[in-house]
Amino acid sequence: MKDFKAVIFDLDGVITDTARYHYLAWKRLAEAEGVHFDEAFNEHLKGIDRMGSLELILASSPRSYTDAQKLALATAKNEHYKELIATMTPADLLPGAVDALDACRAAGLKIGLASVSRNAFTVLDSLGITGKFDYVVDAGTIARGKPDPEIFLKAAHELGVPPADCFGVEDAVAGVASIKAAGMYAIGVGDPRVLAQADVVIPDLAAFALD
Ligand SMILES: O=P(O)(O)OC[C@H]1O[C@@H](O)[C@H](O)[C@@H](O)[C@@H]1O
Ligand SMILES: [Mg+2]
Repeated sequence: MKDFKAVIFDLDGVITDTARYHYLAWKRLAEAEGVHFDEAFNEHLKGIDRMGSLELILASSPRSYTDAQKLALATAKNEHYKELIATMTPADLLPGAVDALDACRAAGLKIGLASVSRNAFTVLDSLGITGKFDYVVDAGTIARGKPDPEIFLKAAHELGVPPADCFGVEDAVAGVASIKAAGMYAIGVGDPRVLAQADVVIPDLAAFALD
C-alpha cells in the first residue's frame, strides 16, 4: 500500500454493529407502513442518511405522506434506534476495531470519522473511543449524504491531508462509492461481491493490516 497520511473510518457496521440496530428499527417502521423489508432491501439503506432511507422505504408504500408525516416517522424510527443503542458499552466494539485504530495511530496516520449518522457522537462516547479520532464530521453540517463525496472530502480537509493521501474504510455500497468519488483508496468491510467498487475488501477489522 502507498504511503498514506490519513485514514477515514465509517462507524455503523465497521467499528460497531449498529447497522443491525438501524435494520431492526427500519424494519419495524416499514412493516407498520405495509412495506416488505428484508436484508436485501436493507443493503440499499446502509450508509444512506435518515430522511434518504425513509424516502426509499416509503417509495414502496401503498400510502402517500405529507412532509409532517414523514418527519414524524423519521423521529419515531430514531427514538426506537436510540432505545436499541442505549445500553451500548465498549463491549460493543467489533473485533479488531480498537487494534485497527491503534495501529493507524502508531503508524502516524491522522484518523477521521465520516458517518452520516446524527447519533455518531453518542455512539462514540458509549464505545469510549471519541479520543481516538483527530476529527469527527458532524453529520448535521453535511448537505449531501453518501454516495456523494462531501463527507469524506470534509474529513480530509479538516485533517489537513489531500484526498489522494487518504484511505477510507466502509461497509456500505454507498459509502465505498463516496470514498471513490472523493478520490481516495477504499477498503471495504464485508462481502466482496457486494462491495465490488472497493480497492480491497476484508471480512472485518480483525483482518485489517496496514501493509
Ligand atoms: O439516523 P441516524 O443515526 O442519523 O443515521 C443515519 C444513517 O447512518 C448510517 O451510518 C447508517 O449506515 C444508516 O443506516 C443510517 O440511516
Ligand atoms: Mg456503515
